[in-house]
Amino acid sequence: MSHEIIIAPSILASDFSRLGDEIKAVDQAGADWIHLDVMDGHFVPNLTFGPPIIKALRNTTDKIFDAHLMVSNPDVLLADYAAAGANYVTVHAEACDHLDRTLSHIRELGCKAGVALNPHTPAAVIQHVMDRLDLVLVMTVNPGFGGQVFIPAMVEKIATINDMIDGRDIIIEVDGGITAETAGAVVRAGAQVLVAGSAIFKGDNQASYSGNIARIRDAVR
Ligand SMILES: O=C(CO)[C@@H](O)[C@H](O)COP(=O)(O)O
Repeated sequence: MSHEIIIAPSILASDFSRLGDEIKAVDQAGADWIHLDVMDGHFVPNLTFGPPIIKALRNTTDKIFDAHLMVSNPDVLLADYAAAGANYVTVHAEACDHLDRTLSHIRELGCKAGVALNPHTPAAVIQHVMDRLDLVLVMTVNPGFGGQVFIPAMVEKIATINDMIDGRDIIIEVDGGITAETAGAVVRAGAQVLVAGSAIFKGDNQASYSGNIARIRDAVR
């Protein structure tokens, strides 16, 4: 647990009728990054938002915008995510025919490049792109919906990826079912960025986003 832990609330669990206010609220409550779940209704069976809404939200906070593209064929809109103000752009390995090219393109656009792995996708698929990666997102649920139950078998996968990183400047992010109860195991395995939707926006203490963020942070201190 030597790295500084980054808490990234997923606005998928927020009140979509007040997105800007929700981002400001978690910003003031101690969020480090804002996690943006982009879903296309094809790669995952759900639909959310894309570059125009991200652009509209960009002026609500100075925090890092962490865009997780759960989309087929992400290459077509990469420039739009960069222009909208995404700092990290993460694509799914399962959605890319030429993963190395896509990651290089993200960096050329001035963003940090991330790759996400569905629970069934082995860590080995990123071995050949370790030199062009800034972030690995280990999905700890099957993507598409908030409020799912954490898959414990992903802890070993996080540890495997942590070994593969072998001192490189790459951070591990986890997403899905992250709570004060599950955070310790993923951080011990090597995760540094904790995405949490339900635990922050719909947690035990809905009135206090700061309390919900603090619970997760305290659990991994
Ligand atoms: O990417 C996704 C879902 O596909 C996540 O970001 C979820 O939004 C996390 O939600 P919780 O499991 O924390 O409720």
